[in-house]
Amino acid sequence: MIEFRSISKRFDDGTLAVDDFSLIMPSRQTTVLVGSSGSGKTTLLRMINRMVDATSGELEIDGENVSTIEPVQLRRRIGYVMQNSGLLPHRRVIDNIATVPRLNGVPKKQAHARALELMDTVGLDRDMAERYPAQLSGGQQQRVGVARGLAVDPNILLMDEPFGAVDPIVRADLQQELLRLQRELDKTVVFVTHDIDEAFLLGDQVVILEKGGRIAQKGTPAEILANPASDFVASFIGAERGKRALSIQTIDGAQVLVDGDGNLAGRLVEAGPA
Ligand SMILES: Nc1ncnc2c1ncn2[C@@H]1O[C@H](COP(=O)(O)OP(=O)(O)OP(=O)(O)O)[C@@H](O)[C@H]1O
Repeated sequence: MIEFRSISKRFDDGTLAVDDFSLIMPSRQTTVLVGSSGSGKTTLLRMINRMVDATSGELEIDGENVSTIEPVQLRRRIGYVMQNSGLLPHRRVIDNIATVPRLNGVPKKQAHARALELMDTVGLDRDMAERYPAQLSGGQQQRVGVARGLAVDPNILLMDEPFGAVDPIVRADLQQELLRLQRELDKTVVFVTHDIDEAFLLGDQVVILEKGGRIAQKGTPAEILANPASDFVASFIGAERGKRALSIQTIDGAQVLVDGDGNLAGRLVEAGPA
């Protein structure tokens, strides 16, 4: 479990990026932080692995205050996947995936064997192991990025707009792949996106943010859709609804998200109290 308690972050230039943020991110669930540009999503995500340090407040992972953990150690046990994959251009795919295990002292042969397994896990053909990132498509590069994030077998996987730069069809594919992975791997995933549809599709817990990391609403997709907490939330989800017209329907006793064409838009969400 990741717990933020009254966390604030003021950058050196005086910008208050996060103002008194408190939230629990339960273990083995996907928490999605969604909000417009500048709402503090990336800053919040980066505080978990101490790429950014909070100015005040406490952040704990399974009861351990992250400020007491050495940042490099912390980063070697938390997976991090970013937009544009962040791959090292002059290293082959297999070496990119094996980077952090190698830094952790895993022998090369073992790290490479594991990297090949991870290529299977994320749906990449092993033939691509010897290629360089520029020789892959955007979607394939993102898969390598996910494999690299998983390489240390972290309990926590941080994903910062990982599918933001690929076309909508590839994006839909990667989203489905992540849902499958999450069922298989059971990680605590923290996912940042601008896209409310993506948030509702992937999130067990969705947190809608306003400027300064202020929580406009948090809950399951079904809770938020059924009961937007404010005009801000209503318009935030409404802007996307024009495109998708998401709604909740009950099919065979389970609540599901359905788009305007009647297709399943989201995974099954647990039926809550009526
Ligand atoms: N290193 C920094 N120095 C000063 N201000 C910063 C720094 N990093 C971020 N900020 C500011 O903090 C606020 C929150 O930024 P952050 O990147 O967390 O937002 P975001 O919601 O992730 O935005 P986006 O969706 O555009 O990535 C913004 O006003 C941003 O300009």
